[in-house]
Amino acid sequence: MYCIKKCLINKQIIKPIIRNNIIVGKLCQTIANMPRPRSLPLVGTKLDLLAAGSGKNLHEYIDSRHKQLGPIFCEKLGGNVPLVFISHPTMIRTLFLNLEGKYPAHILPDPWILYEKINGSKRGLFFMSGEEWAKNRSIMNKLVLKDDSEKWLENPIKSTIDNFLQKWKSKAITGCFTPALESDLYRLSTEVIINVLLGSNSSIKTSKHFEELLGFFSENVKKVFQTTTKLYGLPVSLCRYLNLKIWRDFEESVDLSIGIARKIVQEILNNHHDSNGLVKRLCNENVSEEDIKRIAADFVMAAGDTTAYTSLWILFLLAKNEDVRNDIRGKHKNYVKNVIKETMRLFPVAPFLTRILPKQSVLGSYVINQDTPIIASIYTSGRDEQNFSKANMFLPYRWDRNDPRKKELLNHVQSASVPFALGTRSCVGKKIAMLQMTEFIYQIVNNFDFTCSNSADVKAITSLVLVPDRDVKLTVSLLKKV
Ligand code: HEM
Repeated sequence: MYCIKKCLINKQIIKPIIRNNIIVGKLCQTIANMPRPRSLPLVGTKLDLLAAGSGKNLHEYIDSRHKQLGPIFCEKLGGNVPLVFISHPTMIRTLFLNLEGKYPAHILPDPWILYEKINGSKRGLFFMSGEEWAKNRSIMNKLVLKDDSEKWLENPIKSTIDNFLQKWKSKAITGCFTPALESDLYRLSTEVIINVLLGSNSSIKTSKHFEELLGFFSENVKKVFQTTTKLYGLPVSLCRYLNLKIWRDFEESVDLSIGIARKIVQEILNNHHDSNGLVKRLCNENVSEEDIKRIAADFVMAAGDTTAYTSLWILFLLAKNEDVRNDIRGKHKNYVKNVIKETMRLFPVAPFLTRILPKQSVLGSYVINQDTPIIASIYTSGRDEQNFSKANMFLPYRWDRNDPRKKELLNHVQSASVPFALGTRSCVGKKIAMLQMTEFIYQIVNNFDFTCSNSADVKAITSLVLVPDRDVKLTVSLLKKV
C-alpha cells in the first residue's frame, strides 16, 4: 500500500511517497545527500573536534554542528563509520517508536566490548541482545516498571535515604559542612540498589562486614566509570596489547566491581527466604541463579553514575536558585518531579542516545541503510529554543501545568527532552531512579539549606556521561525551621 507522509528537511515540508517505510517517489535522498561538515582527506573532521576541546566537549561540538547543519547530519567523528546525528523531536520519536525494531541495539563502549570478549563474562541487560534480552527485559519490566512496583520499592528506597539524612544531620549539628558530594551520592545510589535487591526485611545488611563491603564496592563502581572515561577515544586493543596502566586500571576496577557485586548477590541468594527484594522476586520468576547474578550486578553499575550525577546536577542548580528551593518547601513532594525533569533537560546524563538501524528505513527525508548507527542528540533537543522557550534557563515551573508563570513560555515540546530514552529499550531503572531522586531532593531541601561555594564557573563535560568539570562544593547547614 502506498501512502504520502510529510517529512521535514531543513524546515521545508516535502511529501515523499513511502511504501513499507521505504521512499519510492522521486524525492528520496540517501545518506550521501545529507548535510555534513567539510572534512580533510585522511584526518576527516578530527581537527575540528580537537579544536573544540576533544571528546570532553562532544555535546557542545555536536550542538554547534546541529546549529550549522540542521536537525539531521552525517559525520564520521574521527572513525570510519558514518554516524547520523538527529535532534528534531519528531525524528527522535520516530527512531525509538517506529524504527528501532523488535530487539533494539545500541552502541556499547569499546572497553566494555573488549573486556567481555577477553573474559568471556556474560553481562546484564544493557549488554544482552535478541531473544535473550527480550525475555529478561520483560521479566524486569514486570518487577520494577509496572504501576504497582512502587508499593514494594518505596520501603527500601526510603529507608536508605533516611539513613543518609541522619549522617548529614550529624555532620551539620556543629555548624555548616562541605560534603564529599560525588562519593556520598555514589554511595547512596549503590546502597539504594543493594537494598532494592535485598528488600526491606532482610537481616544481611545489618552486619558490619556487609557495610564495609558496600563502601568498598561503591568506590570501585566509581573507579569503573573513571577508568572507562580515561580510555575514551583511545585504541583499546592496543592499550591492552601493550598492557598500559590505563587498561590495567580499567580491568582491575571492572574485575573487582563485578566480583563484589556477584558476591553480594550470592549472599542474598543464600538468604533469599529472608527477603522480599528483587533477587527473591527474580527467583520466583524462575530466573537461574547465574542470570540473576548477571542482571543484578549490572543493575548496580547502571544505577551508580546515572543517578549520582543527576542528583549532583539537581543539588548544584538548587544551590544557585533559592527561589526554587523555596518553591519545593511550600509545595507537595510531586513538585520535585518538575525540578528533576528540568535538570535532566539541561544536563541529561546520557547526552547522546544510540540505535543501530535493524533494516533500511526512512528518517526525515532520507533513506538510511540497515546497520547505520543513529545518534539522538538529546542535549541539543533539550536546549533548542524551538522546543523550550528560555531554553538555557533553569525554570522547573515550565513542567507545571497549573503554574501561571508558564504562560510566558510559549514553546514547550515535552518529547524533546527524553533523558531515559523512549521505547522498549528505554531505561528499566526509571521508576527506581525517579522514586529515589524525588524522595532524596524533597528530604534534603526540607532539612538543609545549601549554597554553592565554587568560585569558578562549573561547566558540563562529556565523560561517558555528562558530569561537572570540577568538584561541586556545597556549603550545607541545617534548615532553621520557623
Ligand atoms: C537519572 C537516572 C538514570 C538515567 C538518566 C538513565 C538513563 C538510561 C538510558 C537513556 C538508557 C537507555 C540506553 C540505551 O538504550 O542506549 C538506560 C538503560 C538502562 N538503565 Fe538507566 N538511567 C538512570 C538510572 C538507572 C537506574 C537507577 C538503574 C537501575 C536500577 C538503571 C538501569 C538501566 C539498565 C539495566 C539499562 C539497560 C536496559 C536495557 O538495555 O534493556 N538506570 N538508562
